[in-house]
Amino acid sequence: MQSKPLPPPQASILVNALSLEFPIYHGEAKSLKKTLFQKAKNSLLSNAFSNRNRTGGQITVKTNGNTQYLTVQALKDLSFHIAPQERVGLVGHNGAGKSTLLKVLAGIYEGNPGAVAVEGKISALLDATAGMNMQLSGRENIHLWARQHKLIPAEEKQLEENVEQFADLGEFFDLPLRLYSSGMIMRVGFGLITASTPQILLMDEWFMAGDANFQEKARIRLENIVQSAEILVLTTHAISILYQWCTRIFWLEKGELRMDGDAPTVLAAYLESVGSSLEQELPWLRASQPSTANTEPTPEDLIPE
Ligand SMILES: Nc1ncnc2c1ncn2[C@@H]1O[C@H](COP(=O)(O)OP(=O)(O)OP(=O)(O)O)[C@@H](O)[C@H]1O
Repeated sequence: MQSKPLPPPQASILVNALSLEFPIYHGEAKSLKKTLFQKAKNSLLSNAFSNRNRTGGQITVKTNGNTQYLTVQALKDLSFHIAPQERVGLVGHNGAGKSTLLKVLAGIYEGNPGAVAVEGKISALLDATAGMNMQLSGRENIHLWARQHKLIPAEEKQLEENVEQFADLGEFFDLPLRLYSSGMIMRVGFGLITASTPQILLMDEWFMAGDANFQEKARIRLENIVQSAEILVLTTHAISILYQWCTRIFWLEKGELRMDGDAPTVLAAYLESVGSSLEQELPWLRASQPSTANTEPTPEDLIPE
C-alpha cells in the first residue's frame, strides 16, 4: 500500500530570550567615538540619556580585555510564541528594533544560539533587492533564485513566466538590474517573493512604494497570499493597517518588548505614550461599532491612495 504524504507541520514561531547587538566600527572617527563613549558612560551613570532619547537601540560600552568598544543593542531579551492564525503587528519608535526582529525571523540576521525556532515555510517582503545580483538580468535572477530554492525545471519555468508577466518590464527583463530604477527592481523582487504562498509571511513597509499601476497589481497579489498565510508578522507606522489587520501587537522600545497584547489595547497605550490616541489616529472609529475592529483584513488598506 502506498503511504500518503504527511501534511506540512503547522506554522509556529517560538522566540526565547533573543538578543542581538551590533558592534559600532568607527575607529577612524575619533571625535565621534569619544562623544558616543561619553554619552554611553553618562547613560550608565544616570540613565538619563536612554530615557530622553527615544530613537535607536541602546548604545553601550563593552570591555574586551584592555579594549573598550561600543555596541548598539538592537534586540534585548525578547520571548514570545506566535501560533497559527495569529497576525502580529510591530510598533515602536524609529530604531526600536522592528526591522531587525523581522530579519532575525527571516534568518537574515542571527540572534543568540537557540533563541529562535521557526516552523513553516517563510516568505519575507523585507527588502526588494535581498539576495538579488545587480549584474544579472531580471530573468537570470529568477533562475538564480529557483536554483537556490531547488525548484524542478517545470516549476522554474512557471516561476519565470509568472514573474515576467507580473513585472511587465518588456526588454528590461533581459537587462542587468543595475540599469533598473528602484521601482523596477521592486517589481521583480515583489513578483518573485509573492509568486508562491508561504506559511509565514513577514512584511516591512517597503512594499508600499511603486507607481499606481504597480500598486493595483500588488494589491491583488497581496490579497491572495495574506489571506492564505498561516502567520503574518508586519511592521508599519500606519496605525489603521495595524488596527485592521492585526490580532496582536508587539510594542518594542529600544529593542525590548514593552507590551504584548490585543491590537486595540496595545495601540492605545503606544499612542498615548507619543501624545496621541486611537480616536485621533482613526477618526472613523467613533462612528463604527466595536465589533467592526479586527475584521477580515483588506489589502486595499496597505496601498496608499
Ligand atoms: N546592520 C546594522 N548595523 C548596525 N546597527 C544596526 C544595523 N541594523 C540596525 N541597526 C541598529 O539597530 C537598531 C534597531 O534598528 P531597526 O532598523 O530594527 O529599527 P526599526 O524599529 O525598524 O526602525 P524604523 O521604524 O526607523 O524603521 C537601531 O539603533 C539601528 O541603528
